Parts: sequence; C-alpha cells; structure tokens
Amino acid sequence: MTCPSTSPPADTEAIIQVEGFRMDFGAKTVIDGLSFDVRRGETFGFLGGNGCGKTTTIRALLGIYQATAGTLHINGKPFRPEDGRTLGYLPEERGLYKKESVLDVMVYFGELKGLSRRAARGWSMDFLERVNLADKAKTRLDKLSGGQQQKVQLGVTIMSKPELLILDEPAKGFDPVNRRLLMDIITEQKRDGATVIMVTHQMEEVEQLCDRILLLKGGKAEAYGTVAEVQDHYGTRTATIAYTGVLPEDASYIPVEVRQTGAPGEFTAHLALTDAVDSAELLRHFVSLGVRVSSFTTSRTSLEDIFLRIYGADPALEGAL
Ligand SMILES: Nc1ncnc2c1ncn2[C@@H]1O[C@H](COP(=O)(O)OP(=O)(O)OP(=O)(O)O)[C@@H](O)[C@H]1O
Repeated sequence: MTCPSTSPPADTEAIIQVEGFRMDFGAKTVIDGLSFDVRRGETFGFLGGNGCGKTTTIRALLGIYQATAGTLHINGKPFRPEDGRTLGYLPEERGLYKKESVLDVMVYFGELKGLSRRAARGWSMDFLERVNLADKAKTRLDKLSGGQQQKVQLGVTIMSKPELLILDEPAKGFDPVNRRLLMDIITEQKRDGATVIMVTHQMEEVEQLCDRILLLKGGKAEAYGTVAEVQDHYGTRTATIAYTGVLPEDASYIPVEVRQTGAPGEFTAHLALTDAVDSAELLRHFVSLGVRVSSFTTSRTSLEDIFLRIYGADPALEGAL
C-alpha cells in the first residue's frame, strides 16, 4: 500500500517544529536529541514501542512537561494554553466529567472552545447520531462503556474544528467498526484542512491515513519520512507476475520463487525488486522481449512487519539499521 497522494509538498510550512528535544526523568533519559517537523495539512504518524516516549513528546510540545533541552514550537512559538482554541487534543488518559450527561459535557466543552450553546448542542447531537450514541445523550458518562466514552471524547476534541489535532492513541478501545468510523472522521478532518498528528499502534491505519511518519526508538528518530520512503528503506518491494514464456535475466530484480502454474510455459514468479527499478518500466521491458504477461502486481513490506523488525530486533535487519 502506498502513501496517499494528498501528501503536502516538502516546502509546505511547518506547523510543529521540534529541534534537539531532550527529556530526562531523574537519571533516565527518555528522549535524546529528537528533531522533526509536522507540515501544515498533513497527517503525521508518531510511532514507536511502548514506553519509548511518544506521549512524553506530545506533553512537552503542549507545555505539560518542561523539556530538559531543545525547542518545541507550534506555529512558530512555544504552546500557550490560550492558543488552545485552535488545537484539539485527545490525551492518552481520558478525562471528562463522568457524573454529567453526555450532552451536557459536550456542550460545556463546546462553549469553552468558543461555540455558542446552541451551536455546541446542535453539533453534538449530529455527532452523537453519527457515532450511534444519540440515545445516550442524556446518560451519565460513567454509565457508558470505555469505547463509547472514547467516542464522546473524540467529539469534544474535534467540535471546534481545530486547525491542529493531536490524537494520542485515538483507536484505543475501539472495535473494528468504530476504528473504521474513526478513520473516516480523521480523513474528513484532514480534507477540511486540519493537520493531524496521531500516536498509534495500528500500522494498517497508518498506511491508509498518514502522509509521513516518525518511528521513535532509543529516544531518537529511527525512521522519518513518507510511509513509502520508510517502507522502501527498511523493507523490500516485490512484484508478482503471471506469464507465459521466459523472463529475461535483469539486474533490476531477483527471482525469489518461480512456479509452473498450468500448461507448459505458464508460470507465476515473485520477484524482489532492486531499489531504483520502476516497476512499470520493468513490465514494459518484459513485454517488449515477448513475454506474455497475464497479471503483474507490486507490493511493499507492510509497516507492521517493518515495526516488528525494528522493535523486535529481527536479525535480518541488524545490518541495515
Ligand atoms: N512523569 C514521569 N515521571 C517519570 N517517568 C516518566 C514520566 N512520564 C513518562 N515517564 C517515563 O518515560 C518513558 C516514556 O513514557 P511515554 O508515556 O512517553 O511512552 P509512550 O511511548 O507514550 O508509551 P505507550 O506506547 O506505552 O503509551 C517511560 O519509561 C515512562 O515510564
């Protein structure tokens, strides 16, 4: 799966800039000289193993933690609480007023973010309808399941149409149907112009949603770039071809497996493509040499496999890191 073509160009202005960020807790260094930016309008995946410092970085960015060293800027300056109206933050720890009704809580936060009571109420009812919670509008929050509370908190986060959304594990506690709904909602936010930074462990969703990603390891950026760039650097590209004839030898691929599939001369082959090869060019080359191709598909190593290799210390990757 490739990176969405909606990725903002490299010269797009940065909305978040982190430079030389270091974070110590006592004698323990959690982040050690981290630098990255998030471009206006992109969806940015902030990834890494448990306890590697993702939430710590978000908290330092929002001034909840004081960085040991480095600069962390939103819109060119350190974040101040009064900038909060243009920011939607879904924290890792969920915390809404649990003894109040769902609608009252949503309207309260809507007004805090500058919406009129009427607008906040109308928006909230539409949102609750959309996420199948309209019948819970008058229910106390602590009577809702974890996933239902999570949906309410997501609503509170996006209600004021913030220009920057920071979502710390937004899919936590969601079943597959609600994860799909969450992805639709994030896609809409992006389409409406929001910049989204999301901490997540759901690699498939990262592949579908994110323009660029950063994988944190050992307090540093282990990988940083578009999804496709990271896949190409840490993984391989494979072509699967069904054909009749003989494939020419070529430096642009290594045949991993070739099987006869039907009548004599009919084969399916898996080819590991070398870095620079243009797969469409390779296909044209085969056809020009008389190979009759009935299907040709390419795929990249999944981010999930790359994550496992990086964080699971797969010996196959040790040389590459
Ligand atoms: N206030 C704190 N005091 C001391 N140590 C802390 C504090 N906050 C975080 N840490 C430590 O910093 C490290 C990074 O924690 P953090 O919550 O940022 O990880 P994370 O990448 O978000 O993990 P997860 O994916 O499990 O949510 C952990 O070892 C954690 O124990």
